[in-house]
Amino acid sequence: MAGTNALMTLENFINGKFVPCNSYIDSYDPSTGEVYCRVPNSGKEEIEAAVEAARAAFPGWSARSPQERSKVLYRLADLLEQSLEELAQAESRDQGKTVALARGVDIPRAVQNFRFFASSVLHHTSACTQADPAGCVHYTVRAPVGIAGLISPWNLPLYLLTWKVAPAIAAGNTVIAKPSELTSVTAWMMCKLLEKAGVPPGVVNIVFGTGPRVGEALVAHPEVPLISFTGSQPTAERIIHLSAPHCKKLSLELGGKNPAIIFDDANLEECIPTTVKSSFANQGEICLCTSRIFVQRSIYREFLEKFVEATRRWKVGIPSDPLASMGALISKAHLEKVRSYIKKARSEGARILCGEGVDTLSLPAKNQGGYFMLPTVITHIKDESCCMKEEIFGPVTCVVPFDSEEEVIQRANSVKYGLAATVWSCNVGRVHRVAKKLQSGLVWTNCWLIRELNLPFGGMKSSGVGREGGKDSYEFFTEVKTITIKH
Ligand SMILES: NC(=O)C1=CN([C@@H]2O[C@H](COP(=O)(O)OP(=O)(O)OC[C@H]3O[C@@H](n4cnc5c(N)ncnc54)[C@H](O)[C@@H]3O)[C@@H](O)[C@H]2O)C=CC1
Ligand SMILES: N/C(=C\C=C\C(=O)O)C(=O)O
Repeated sequence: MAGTNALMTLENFINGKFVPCNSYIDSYDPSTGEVYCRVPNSGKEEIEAAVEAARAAFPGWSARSPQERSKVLYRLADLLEQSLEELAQAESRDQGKTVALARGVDIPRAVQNFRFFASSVLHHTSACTQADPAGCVHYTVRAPVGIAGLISPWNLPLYLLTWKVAPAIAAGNTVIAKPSELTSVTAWMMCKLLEKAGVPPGVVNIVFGTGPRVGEALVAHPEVPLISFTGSQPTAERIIHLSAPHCKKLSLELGGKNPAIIFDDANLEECIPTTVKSSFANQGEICLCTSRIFVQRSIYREFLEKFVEATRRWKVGIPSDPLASMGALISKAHLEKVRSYIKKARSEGARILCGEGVDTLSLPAKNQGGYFMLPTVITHIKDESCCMKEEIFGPVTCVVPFDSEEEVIQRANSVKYGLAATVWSCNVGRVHRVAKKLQSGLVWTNCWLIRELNLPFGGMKSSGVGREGGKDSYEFFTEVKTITIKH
């Protein structure tokens, strides 16, 4: 880091060294709206340097045994854990989320990502078939793909970056990662730990900058055969287009318009606080957040009353406030976009029961320019409204009634996305039936966001291509070869 006008200035990390850049982008503290950091505005030149480093490091790293690589990942996890508080403070400042969330979820999960893949890489087996009449044995071997291009978003910065870096390097690839230009700080902090963890130069390269400039240079590079991306659907389309001439391997984890389906036998004591959390956690900026709540008509009024009451208790505050459940949204542009959906709903005749435009938010003077808004509940809205169809990615949720099981399944499935759903009912048969019929890569019943890293994670329809998780990540980050031996 070079000190300039008291602004923190990040540098790219290429071939084991911090490297300054010719130009920089301002990065804002979402809780004040002030510039506090400068992020390299990298481009093709930096990608070329990173590719050269990753190419040179690949033979040595890929030749190591999974056991040797695993030890390095465990060491990195320990080092991240030792820096937990510092990383949590930094993540909160950079992203706007509460320190409590970063401390309790984001950073521990980044640590867990390295530990999980350090362990799981030791336990993969390959297939073998004996073909007696042909006098053959067939078996498969897997090898790392090469240089992995990893592009991550701003909502869960270190959590989602490490969800890609850990399995990629565990499998023997070298990587070039590009975090979001809006939230680059914790990735840069992690770079400082790599050497001590024993990650050889060139195995992990992190290049900062914008999507159209450095992101596209990475995606289009012919020597990067694989791209793992988490972010928006329009960006995914661009990535598919740019990688098509090279037939790259793609893993695309995209957005959602996630339904919660609440039947009249649901345990509301558990359902209401969990659905408030699933709607508004991390300011509603998680692809898994609930944004369409379907409630069976007989309990609709009771649910709504209790849900609005619980939403009003979901405190918005400055990120360091230990009592705050929600901090600031990521950017001014994003705040305006989220607000525009509420305005649209209002113009369509929908009712805003609490939050934006209804309740008052009080903030300290120094945070008046921050990107805060109250969690907002919308009702009397049609399924065809853009608020019920498009990903808002903010603290806004719509609540509507339904009558029958068949009807709600059809309505829940009526959007282009298919990422995560929740189903609330005490009827075991119904829970299984509904879960099976939902077009959704993940279905949580009577809970939300309980993660099992070993199992497939990802969405259907416009929510993505491919799955990540223990075996799925291993298969994505390796190429399989079938070998036949005639004996
Ligand atoms: N996980 C998710 O589902 C996420 C969804 N979103 C959705 O996307 C909307 C827009 O947010 P953005 O930050 O603009 O998301 P985005 O999809 O543009 O950004 C995600 C990452 O992709 C990079 N990127 C952008 N354009 C690129 C390009 N042409 N080539 C290569 N990389 C590129 C960005 O720099 C960032 O690192 C949000 O309002 C939200 O609805 C955003 C972030 C995460
Ligand atoms: N991919 C996202 C969230 C993942 C959460 C998890 O793996 O537990 C996202 O919000 O983009």
